[in-house]
Amino acid sequence: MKVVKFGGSSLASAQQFQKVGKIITDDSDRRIVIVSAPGKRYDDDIKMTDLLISLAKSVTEETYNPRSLQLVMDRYEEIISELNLDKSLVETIRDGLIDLIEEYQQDEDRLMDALKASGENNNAKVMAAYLSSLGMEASYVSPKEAGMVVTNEPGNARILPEAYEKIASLRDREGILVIPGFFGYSKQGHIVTFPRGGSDITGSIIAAGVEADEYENFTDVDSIYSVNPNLVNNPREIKELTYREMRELAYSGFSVFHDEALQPVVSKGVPVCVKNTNHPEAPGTRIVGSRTVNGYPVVGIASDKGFCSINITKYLMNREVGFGRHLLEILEDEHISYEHTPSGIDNMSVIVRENQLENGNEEKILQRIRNELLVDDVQVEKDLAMVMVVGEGMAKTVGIASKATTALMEAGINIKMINQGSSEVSMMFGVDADQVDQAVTSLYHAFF
Ligand SMILES: Nc1ncnc2c1ncn2[C@@H]1O[C@H](COP(=O)(O)OP(=O)(O)O)[C@@H](O)[C@H]1O
Ligand SMILES: N[C@@H](CC(=O)OP(=O)(O)O)C(=O)O
Repeated sequence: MKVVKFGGSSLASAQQFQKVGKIITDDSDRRIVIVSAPGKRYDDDIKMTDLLISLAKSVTEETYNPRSLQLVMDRYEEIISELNLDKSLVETIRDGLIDLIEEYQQDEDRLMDALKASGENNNAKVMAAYLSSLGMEASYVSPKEAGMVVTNEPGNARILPEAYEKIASLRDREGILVIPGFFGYSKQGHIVTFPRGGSDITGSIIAAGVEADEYENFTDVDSIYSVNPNLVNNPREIKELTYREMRELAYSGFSVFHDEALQPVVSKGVPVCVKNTNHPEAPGTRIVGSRTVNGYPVVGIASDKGFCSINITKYLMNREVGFGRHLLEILEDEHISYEHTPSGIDNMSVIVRENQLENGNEEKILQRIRNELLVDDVQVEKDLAMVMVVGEGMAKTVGIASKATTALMEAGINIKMINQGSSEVSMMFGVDADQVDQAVTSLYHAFF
């Protein structure tokens, strides 16, 4: 049995639905289908999820007018009418959205989650109707019925371990099951969404729960490439990746697969295959537990912006028992998660996502560091980007760091920090955000 996830780009129009219908018909193992909300039809189109976010904001900010709802409805109306599906589905979707707005209008966070989730929820209903119209035995299964029990934090759901028992029973159901991605239900009965891009996470959880033979993730590229294809023309296609390589690359900017979607499949050893809805004959990229390293020690180079570094200096820091713990405790108190902590004898840096220091908490944190840790200096360095060089073959290859730093030097890029984890599957370089694309391109050409 295969669990198959279709991303927003695969479901952006009636024409895309038809490609999906064919893909499902072509392989009888494709029994559980996870859908995203309709994505972009062209470059400056707006994703359904973003239309729904605007709709939710308009209700909370009391600027709501029926036009914002109609923008959402236009997308479904177009798909439903071009697929010749029963028009009553349009009214069911509209009534459902109006009910959600009425039910949650006093609760900003829950309204946002309920409307965001409706993008995938309604699309799953349309997909089930479409597959049935093709003569398949297909049914819509809500995440509640599927057993997707999650934590209760709006926009940041995590699956609860007990969910897996109920999910496993989906194996015994007849026909094709169409499940909306991107959200689950908390024990308190609320709709809770995963972070953006989270339909990949739903697919992975369901694939692990039913112990699928494969989790196929359909998107709009033939494979995962060694570098973001928007930065380099014709980049190298990756045939096979390990879970940990993918986790590092996804975390660092390969948006094609969500980094939080690795853990569930890893736990059950379900292989993932990333494939193209527009070209399903292409073999795609397989993500598996282990692979033979052939030729290239590095498999991919990824980058992400939006970081800053809290740089702390204190003479004899190395002798001070508990310094690091106390520093991280301050961040914990202020609800800040950190990404990396490169350190020296008398200095330590903590890299955090810049958006966490918004809303005036930056000065408060710096004051606490000064007062409680009596540091010599503390500064925040902003507009940083992280570049990650990843590959299972790196650990056994001499000279990776030298090759990377030479490439960056030749491109005139100032390296702000270097970090290599103990697994040696990745090496990270901190650079100025405005030099990051150049850094990635020069590293790509050095390694491939
Ligand atoms: N290394 C990479 N390989 C392939 N695609 C990548 C990579 N890095 C970023 N991408 C981008 O990811 C996109 C697919 O992800 P996404 O837009 O989330 O698709 P979907 O709509 O299927 O969920 C590609 O179109 C491409 O622009
Ligand atoms: N629709 C949601 C969830 C998702 O996974 O979408 P996509 O498959 O288009 O990345 C979002 O835009 O975040």
